[in-house]
Amino acid sequence: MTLAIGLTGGIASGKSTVSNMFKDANIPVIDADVIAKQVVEAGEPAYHLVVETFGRSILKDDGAIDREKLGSIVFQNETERKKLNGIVHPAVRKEMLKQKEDAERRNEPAVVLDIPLLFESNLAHMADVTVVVYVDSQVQLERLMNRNQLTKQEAEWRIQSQLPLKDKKDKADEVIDNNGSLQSTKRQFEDLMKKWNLASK
Ligand SMILES: CC(C)(COP(=O)(O)OP(=O)(O)OC[C@H]1O[C@@H](n2cnc3c(N)ncnc32)[C@H](O)[C@@H]1O)[C@@H](O)C(=O)NCCC(=O)NCCS
Ligand SMILES: Nc1ncnc2c1ncn2[C@@H]1O[C@H](COP(=O)(O)OP(=O)(O)OP(=O)(O)O)[C@@H](O)[C@H]1O
Repeated sequence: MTLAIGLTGGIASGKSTVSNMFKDANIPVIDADVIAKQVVEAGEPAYHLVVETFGRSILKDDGAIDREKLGSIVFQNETERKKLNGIVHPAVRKEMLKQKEDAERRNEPAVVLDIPLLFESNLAHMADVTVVVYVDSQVQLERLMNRNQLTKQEAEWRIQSQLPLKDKKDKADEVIDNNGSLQSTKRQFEDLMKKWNLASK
């Protein structure tokens, strides 16, 4: 049986940092952010719907979607965000399910479903166990502003577009606290791998 591990967190809480630990341990990772980028590449069905909905002003000169521009529209406006989610999420869900089934067919011991909106989009049923990468709100704000070069207001809009991390912490089966050093996060990851009997695989 393939253990489906639902990995989530808040924006900039350290989800990619932890998903890289799974990859280093040879556990395949299905990344919703990567798939969400692929399904809106020029020529894909969702691309045309995004352009129809948001207009050609969100395109770069080469015709690709300007993600920064689209982000600045949807992260401060719930109505617009819901429109984008309605276009992108069904295509992402379908592809994730396909890749999960591929991993099961290959008899992988485990597969990680890396989904930032795991709880917001009611996708927890896809996973056998859920893990949230948690940080305090001040740490989250600082890391997001630094990583994306955002103002405090822009970073707050992005954080507020998601379920509060402390609510995700209550919903998850397991919590990795990423407030401290990377070594501390790695130790918690290794403890979980032992718990799931995946340590040496
Ligand atoms: C708005 C877009 C164009 C901005 O692109 P950008 O390259 O700047 O960011 P990226 O896609 O890498 O996302 C970064 C993080 O933002 C957060 N985020 C992204 N989309 C959303 C959303 N609709 N609601 C809340 N948080 C979101 C997630 O934590 C994600 O990890 C892009 O995020 C997008 O298309 N979002 C809609 C699809 C979606 O929900 N993706 C998330 C996983 S399915
Ligand atoms: N324990 C840590 N100590 C210091 N910095 C960290 C730690 N963990 C992650 N970071 C940094 O915080 C930022 C966010 O981490 P990461 O990109 O892994 O988050 P994420 O949850 O995947 O974000 P998103 O969902 O927005 O893509 C990065 O710049 C990363 O280098």
